[in-house]
Amino acid sequence: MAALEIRSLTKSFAGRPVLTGFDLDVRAGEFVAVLGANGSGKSTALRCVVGLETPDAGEIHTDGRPAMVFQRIHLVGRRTALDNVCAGALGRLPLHRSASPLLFPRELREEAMRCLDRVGLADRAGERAARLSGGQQQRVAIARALCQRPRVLLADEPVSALDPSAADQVITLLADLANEGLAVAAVLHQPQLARSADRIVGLLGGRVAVDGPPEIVSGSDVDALYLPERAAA
Ligand SMILES: Nc1ncnc2c1ncn2[C@@H]1O[C@H](COP(=O)(O)OP(=O)(O)OP(=O)(O)O)[C@@H](O)[C@H]1O
Repeated sequence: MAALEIRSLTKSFAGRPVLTGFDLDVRAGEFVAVLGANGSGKSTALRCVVGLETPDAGEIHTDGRPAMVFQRIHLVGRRTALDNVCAGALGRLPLHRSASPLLFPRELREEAMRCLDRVGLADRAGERAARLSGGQQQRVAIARALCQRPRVLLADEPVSALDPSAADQVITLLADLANEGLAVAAVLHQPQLARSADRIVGLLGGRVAVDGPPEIVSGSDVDALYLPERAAA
C-alpha cells in the first residue's frame, strides 16, 4: 500500500466542481511533483489530505499524520529557528510539557536540532526566524514539518516565493528526504523543477491528465496542462 493513497476525490465549491475524480498514490521513498494551471485544484487536493478541506466524496489514506508546508511560510518571526522547529511537535506533546515555548523539553530541543541539521541550518538555530532569508525560512518550515515525524510530507508551492538558487536547494532537499524514505508530494508552478521529481502528475479538469516519470512526460504533455481552453474546461 502506498504511503498516500487518494481515490476518486471530488470537491465542489458553491456548485462548481474543482476535483472530479482525482487519484494519486505516493509511495514511501517517492517524490511526486503535482502540476496544473491556476485553479486546477492542486491546493484543494492537498488541503483535503490534511483536513483543511472536506472532500465531497472519495477516499484518502495516509501512513500516519501527514505534515504540510506552504508557499507562505508562517514562522514566528521573533522566535528562534529552533523554537519554530520545536513548535512542530506541539501536536504530539502532552500539554504540561509544552505549555510554554520556554519549557520545550531538552529531548525535543535535541530532536529539533537534528531536524534543523537535516535541512542544513544547524548553525542558524539561535537566529530569529525573521532574520533568515526566504529560502532559509522555508527550510526551517520543512524542519518544523519533520519534527512532526511524518511519513508523508506535502508541500504546496514551496518554492514559488524563492529565487532560483533557493528554490533549487528546497527541491533538492525534498528529493533527498524522499530518498531517505519519506513520501513527498509537492505542488509546483515550475515545470522544469518538476523534472527533479520521481514522477510528474498533472491535473486538468479536476483529475489526473498526466502521470509518469520525467523521462516519459514530454514538454508538450506539460504544456497541454496550461492551455487556457483546456484548463478552463
Ligand atoms: N474555500 C474555497 N471556497 C471557494 N472556492 C474555493 C475555495 N478554495 C478554492 N476555491 C476555488 O477552487 C478552485 C481551485 O483552487 P485551488 O487553490 O485548489 O487551485 P490550484 O490549482 O491550487 O491553483 P493555484 O495554482 O492558483 O494555487 C479555484 O477556482 C478557487 O478559487
